[in-house]
Amino acid sequence: MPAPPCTSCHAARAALRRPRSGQALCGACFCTAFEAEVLHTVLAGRLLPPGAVVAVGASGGKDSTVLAHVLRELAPRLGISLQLVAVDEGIGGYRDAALAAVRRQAARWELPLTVVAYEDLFGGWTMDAVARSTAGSGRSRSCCTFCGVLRRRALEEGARRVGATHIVTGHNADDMAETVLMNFLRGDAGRLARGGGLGSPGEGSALPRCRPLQLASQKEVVLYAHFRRLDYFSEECVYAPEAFRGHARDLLKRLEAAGKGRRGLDEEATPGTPGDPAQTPTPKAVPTF
Ligand SMILES: Nc1ncnc2c1ncn2[C@@H]1O[C@H](COP(=O)(O)OP(=O)(O)OP(=O)(O)O)[C@@H](O)[C@H]1O
Repeated sequence: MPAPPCTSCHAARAALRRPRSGQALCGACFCTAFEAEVLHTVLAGRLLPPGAVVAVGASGGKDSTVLAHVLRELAPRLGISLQLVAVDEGIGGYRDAALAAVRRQAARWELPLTVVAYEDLFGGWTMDAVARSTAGSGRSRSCCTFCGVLRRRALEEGARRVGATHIVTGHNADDMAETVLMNFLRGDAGRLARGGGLGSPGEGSALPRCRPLQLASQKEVVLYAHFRRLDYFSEECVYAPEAFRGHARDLLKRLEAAGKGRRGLDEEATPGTPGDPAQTPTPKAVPTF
């Protein structure tokens, strides 16, 4: 059965059905809509004022790649300038390849790139060294917990070095749902109470931070990367399997599948529409008509 016409331009054939709205769009109209939604998030939330020097936390992964690309498209309208800041955590066999992707992006998009390394910032400690020192120690926290704290500080330092006024990261709606669930499961009422906004205004001496993709689903981030033919790094960190976040992600997937089954409204299971909603899309695997 041929794909239906795009419901926006009515000229091209639709290439996807939007997971949330069910709207059938061609790739070009989907990307335009996605960019307009990020613009709306930034403007409505007053996240990045005109004149802002924005440090994009660039990991080489799909989310920060899409974020950098979209903000580069929107920069003239927002009146902002961009700097890519990448943190080298010192994770052998992982970060070097991811940094290579960031370097390619910086060159292709002509954006300045600064790399800051844990080893330089934290007295010679790399994430591999932290992992070795915590292995078998019986500590309940995985090394991802340490890494999260160190990366936050490293990103702040990198942003300051380039004269940034704001920091943005690529967290999407799925990441935020996982964070809420993790805080809930840990009974962390303080974090749950603080975590509702699109970012933090920059308490104390910290720079303001925000997450312009926070309202975009992971599926749509992957679709945007596909239609814009973005080059990104899609392997998981070698330490990710031990992270508590993985449990929250699995639980959310199962809850989502169960919810869709109950409603009997699984629009995405319709033949010829995007893939199984229970699956987090494999990076670069693209559901189309
Ligand atoms: N090494 C890094 N250097 C700079 N920024 C980073 C780095 N790692 C993560 N970030 C920032 O934090 C965000 C969340 O990262 P995290 O690894 O938790 O999630 P992710 O969904 O895998 O993101 P991505 O697809 O962008 O790698 C990223 O989108 C990016 O903006």
